[in-house]
Amino acid sequence: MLNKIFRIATRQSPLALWQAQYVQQRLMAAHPGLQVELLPMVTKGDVILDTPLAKVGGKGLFVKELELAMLEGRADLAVHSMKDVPIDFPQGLGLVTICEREDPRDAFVSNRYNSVDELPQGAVVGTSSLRRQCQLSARRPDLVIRSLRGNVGTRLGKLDAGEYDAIILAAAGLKRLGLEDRIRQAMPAEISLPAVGQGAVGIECRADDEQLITLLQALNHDDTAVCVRAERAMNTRLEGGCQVPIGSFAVLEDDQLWLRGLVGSPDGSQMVVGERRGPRDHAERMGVSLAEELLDGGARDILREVYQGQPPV
Ligand SMILES: NCc1[nH]cc(CCC(=O)O)c1CC(=O)O
Repeated sequence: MLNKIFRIATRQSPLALWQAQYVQQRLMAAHPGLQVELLPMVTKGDVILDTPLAKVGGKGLFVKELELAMLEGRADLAVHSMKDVPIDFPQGLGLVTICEREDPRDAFVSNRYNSVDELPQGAVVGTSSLRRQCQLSARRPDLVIRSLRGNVGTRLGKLDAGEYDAIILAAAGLKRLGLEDRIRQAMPAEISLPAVGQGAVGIECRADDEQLITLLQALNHDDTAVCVRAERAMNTRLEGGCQVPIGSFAVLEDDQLWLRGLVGSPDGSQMVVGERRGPRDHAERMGVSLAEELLDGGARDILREVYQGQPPV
C-alpha cells in the first residue's frame, strides 16, 4: 500500500490549491508514510472567465476534467468546495468524505463601508450569484448589482480598482487564503442565507477504490456531513443548479438539526423561506420535505420562470 502514490486532481486557483494541499496534508498526517501528490489541471470554467456562469453551462464546468482524470486513473481523488459540486456524479465516481466546515457565511467586503445597511442609496455591489443578488435586493432595492467573476484575488482587485462600492464573497474562501481582514461584515444567515454546502470541502474518488475510501474516513467530519446532506437533499428536490437563487443552510444544535431554506426571484421581489427542525438522522427527509413546502409556497412558480419552462415536478 505504501508504495502507491495517491494523486489529487486540482484546479489551479489559489483557493483550489489551498483546499487540495489541505487534504494532502491531512491525509499524510493521518497516515504517516502515505505518499500524496497534487495534479494541477486547467478546466473549462477557468478558461471562460468573462461570461456569466449562467450562460456558459454552470459549475459542472469546473469539475468535468478532474472527473475524467480520476476515471482514467491519472488521478485518484479530487477536492471540491461542496458549493460547486453538482447533484449527480458520473458513473463510477462518488463523494466519499466531507471535511469540517469553515465559516459558512457570506462576507461583505468594502473599502469604505462597514455593512450592507451602511451603503449609500444606489451603491454598486459586485456579485454574480443570483442567491446573493436576490437577498441583497430584497433588503436594499436601491442597490445596483453588477456582475463579478474570477477567482477571489481577481474579485478583490476589481473592488480595489474602484469598480464597485462593495462585493460579496464567501467568508470561507477569504479565511483560507489569509484574507480574513478584508471582511467588513460576516453576514448572518438572516441577512444572507448561504448556498448549499458553502464553506465545506468534499472529496470525490472512484467508487470502487476501497483502499482510498478507507484512508479518507479519517478526514470525514460527521456533523458537517449531516448538515450538508440536508442542504443537498433540499437542493436536489428543487432541482437547483447554481444559476438559481436558492439558499440552504443547516446547523446542529445539541444534536438537533436546524435547516433553513430560501428560494427567491433574482430581483429580490419574491422570496419564499422555510425551516425544519429534527433529529440528525432525518437530514435527507427534512431537506426533501422543506423543498416541497417551498415549492408549494411559491417556489415552483419562481423556479419555473428561472428554468424557463422546465419546472420541477
Ligand atoms: N462559487 C465559487 C466559490 N466556490 C467556493 C467558494 C468559497 C469557499 C466555499 O464556499 O467553500 C467560492 C467563492 C465565493 O463564493 O466567494
